[in-house]
Amino acid sequence: MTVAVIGAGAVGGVAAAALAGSSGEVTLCVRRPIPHLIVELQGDVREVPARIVADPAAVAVVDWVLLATKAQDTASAAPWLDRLVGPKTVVVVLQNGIGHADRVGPLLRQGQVLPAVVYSPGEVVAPGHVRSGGAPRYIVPAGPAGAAFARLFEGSVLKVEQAADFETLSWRKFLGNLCVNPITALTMRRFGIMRDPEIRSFARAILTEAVAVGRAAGAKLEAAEIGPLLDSFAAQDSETGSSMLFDRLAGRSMEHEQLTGVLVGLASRFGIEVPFNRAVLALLRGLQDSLARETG
Ligand SMILES: NC(=O)C1=CN([C@@H]2O[C@H](COP(=O)(O)OP(=O)(O)OC[C@H]3O[C@@H](n4cnc5c(N)ncnc54)[C@H](OP(=O)(O)O)[C@@H]3O)[C@@H](O)[C@H]2O)C=CC1
Ligand SMILES: CC(C)(CO)C(=O)C(=O)O
Repeated sequence: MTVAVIGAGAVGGVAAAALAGSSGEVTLCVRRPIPHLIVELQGDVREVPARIVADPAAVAVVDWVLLATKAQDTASAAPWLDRLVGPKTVVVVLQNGIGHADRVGPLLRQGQVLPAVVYSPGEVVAPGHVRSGGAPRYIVPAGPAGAAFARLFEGSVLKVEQAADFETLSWRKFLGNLCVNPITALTMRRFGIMRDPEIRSFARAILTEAVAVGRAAGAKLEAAEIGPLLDSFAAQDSETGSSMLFDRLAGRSMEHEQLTGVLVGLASRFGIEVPFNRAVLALLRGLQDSLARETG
């Protein structure tokens, strides 16, 4: 099997490391050249045996493409997709948020999209050096493509689950990202802040709105799952961070439009009031403007 991973960051780096140990040939498609990729994963630190390429002209059609850029960078991956995707290629979207197929489908002339829910906390600690913060796991829709994707990682440290109700599970992951990503980015704090009682109330308000929108969209979510979700964040290592926090710290563009922005858009469509999420979105937009001004 031939695999190309677009984006050698926290998620793409771990995927490549897992695959390089278990599967065939892996190509890493990067926009800024790196001499090598080092991944720290479950106590093991190793250089990933992959071909690293920064020019789309240097790649050809593969069996699998793992798209692991931030959602806001999806369109910039088009030149890679043009070269890598043939009629039988499956493009697995390793991104947070919902509506993966709507985001990536229009960029493809052939092949098919397989959306994935990604549980793979990690951080780029230096260019070309990724530190994974836990046992990586993906969820994909049950079906032939999902089953073939799960086989690709068989025997590796990365577990792939197949779900009949992928929609609900992608909303469940979305809930977490709607609260912990903005809260950590806005406060510049890691997960330890999720133990603060005032922050917990704020997160509950964000999630109560989000559950109502998710249910209107067809996800089988319950208000009763908010408490356990907040407990799970509070129980995590205080030093775990979110991908949005890391983008803020690096002065990069953040994923807020594809997370809170999408939720607020859906709420408007369904006529559901989401004042907490609207406020979060306004703050993140303001923050993004400031970051853009600071970095020129
Ligand atoms: N980090 C985490 O803990 C988790 C993240 N996620 C989600 O996974 C997705 C990926 O996140 P994450 O890995 O953290 O992001 P990172 O920012 O760590 O990595 C994304 C990588 O994509 C690269 N990139 C962007 N555009 C292109 C392009 N056109 N061609 C090639 N490379 C490109 C970036 O390059 P450059 O270095 O130049 O910016 C960067 O190296 C996001 O949707 C995120 O929300 C999900 C679960 C956990
Ligand atoms: C917060 C986390 C690690 C999920 O728990 C995540 O998905 C992200 O950092 O974007």
